Amino acid sequence: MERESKAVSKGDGPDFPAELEYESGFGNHMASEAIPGALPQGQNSPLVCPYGLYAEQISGTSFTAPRKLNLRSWLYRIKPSVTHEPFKPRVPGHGKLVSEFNQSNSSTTPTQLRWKPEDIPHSPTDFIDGLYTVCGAGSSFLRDGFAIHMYTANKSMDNCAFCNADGDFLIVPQEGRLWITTECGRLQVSPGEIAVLPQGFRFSVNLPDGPSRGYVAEVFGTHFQLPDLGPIGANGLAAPRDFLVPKAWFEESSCPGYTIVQKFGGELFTARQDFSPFNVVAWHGNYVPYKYDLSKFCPYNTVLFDHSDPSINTVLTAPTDKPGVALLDFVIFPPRWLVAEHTFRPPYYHRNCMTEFMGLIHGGYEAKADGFLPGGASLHSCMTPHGPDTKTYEATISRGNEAGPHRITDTMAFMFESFLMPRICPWALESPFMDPDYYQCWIGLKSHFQRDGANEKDINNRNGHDETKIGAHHG
Ligand SMILES: O=C(O)Cc1cc(O)ccc1O
Ligand SMILES: [Fe+2]
Repeated sequence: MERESKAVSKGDGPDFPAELEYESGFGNHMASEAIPGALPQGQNSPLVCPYGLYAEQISGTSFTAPRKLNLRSWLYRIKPSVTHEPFKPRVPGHGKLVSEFNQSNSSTTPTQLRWKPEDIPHSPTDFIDGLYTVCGAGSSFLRDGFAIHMYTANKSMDNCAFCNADGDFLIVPQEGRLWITTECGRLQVSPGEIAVLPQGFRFSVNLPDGPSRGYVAEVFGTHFQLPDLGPIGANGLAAPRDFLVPKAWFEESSCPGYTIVQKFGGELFTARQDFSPFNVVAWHGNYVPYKYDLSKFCPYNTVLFDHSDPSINTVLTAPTDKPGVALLDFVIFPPRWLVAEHTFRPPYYHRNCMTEFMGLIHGGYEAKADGFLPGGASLHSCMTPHGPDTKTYEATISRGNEAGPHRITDTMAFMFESFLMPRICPWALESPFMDPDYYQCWIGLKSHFQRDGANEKDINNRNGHDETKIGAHHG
């Protein structure tokens, strides 16, 4: 049972305690009771549940999914979710959410794209109204695909909850904390942390700090998993125990005119009920919302030479049926030591058969000296060339041979990487925040080619040889 520390009320929205307690672990079967004895013992559906609660199952996979993939939870609640009036199209409609990408709602381009951070609106805008799709591929109707959204908002959701029937949300706040009430309990999520709200869970987002901005990856037809670690071994990267799951928490109040906003095929529908959906007194299962603090990530990387592929920093992956091919990987570029000899340390120039959407939570990004700002974004689609900007390349080369460790600090960039080719929404392409001059950051890259190899010798000789420097460190 959750012990409440003293309640704090910051900004608008209901009180949350100063600090919440959580269950811990990824993919575990968990059980949580806000009132001792509220969970039925030995069965899921007793004729009468403890305290007269209703039993309700929420499934994240088909009933017959293999056991190791099967996700479901049992919620014991004051009234069941079904107690509501019929769904109606939401008026006013939203219009900027897409869950199947086709020629009528999106277009495609292989050009490198970059956006400056969107302004946070002045008019009252909650998480739902502030959410807009940037790009994606596939279809929630066909249960295969992804969408990338962003949000800017300034006010808490009021007397309403959001429910996404299309897919799972992986939310990356960049500015402003999110206090998220879910049917399993409450999560406090700060920039630098992420939250996953799986398909179907009702949740409500409060903004204790007001102005908020962030990114959302949505996956259709699959769920996020921890990546395999291969030769890294049994430990490293994101540890299962650092994933935090809410403890059961409920409110009993009657809430006249409470609205459930259901995202279904990218469209929003509303239904009225007269009670809070956060009325789950106890739950058990392995289908749950969770959060993760990115500073807990234990990076592995180069210790001798060359630049590792970014997959080494995968936090979570939403797999396809093809081994090693992700519908969507969530990868981070955290503060870390760079240790390498005779190596170009920033990201290499490349063309990738996968598509890379990047965001920046704070600080700078190692491949871009200018123009990629916290809250901004970039999109390098499948086989679109990209890499360090001219300034980064020239600065790296002019530093010469860097041996030994260098710590990258004050940074947290991330990438959503997908094997699907994205289509881009018109409002993203026409946005005043899109940077039409992005390509210029590479136009200045000049030829350093010299047939006699003189410049290579010069660069390698500058600052001495790696071996000498390392030798000096170790006597
Ligand atoms: O394009 C990017 O900046 C992301 C990226 C980083 C890296 O270190 C290697 C490859 C890669 O795509
Ligand atoms: Fe890349």
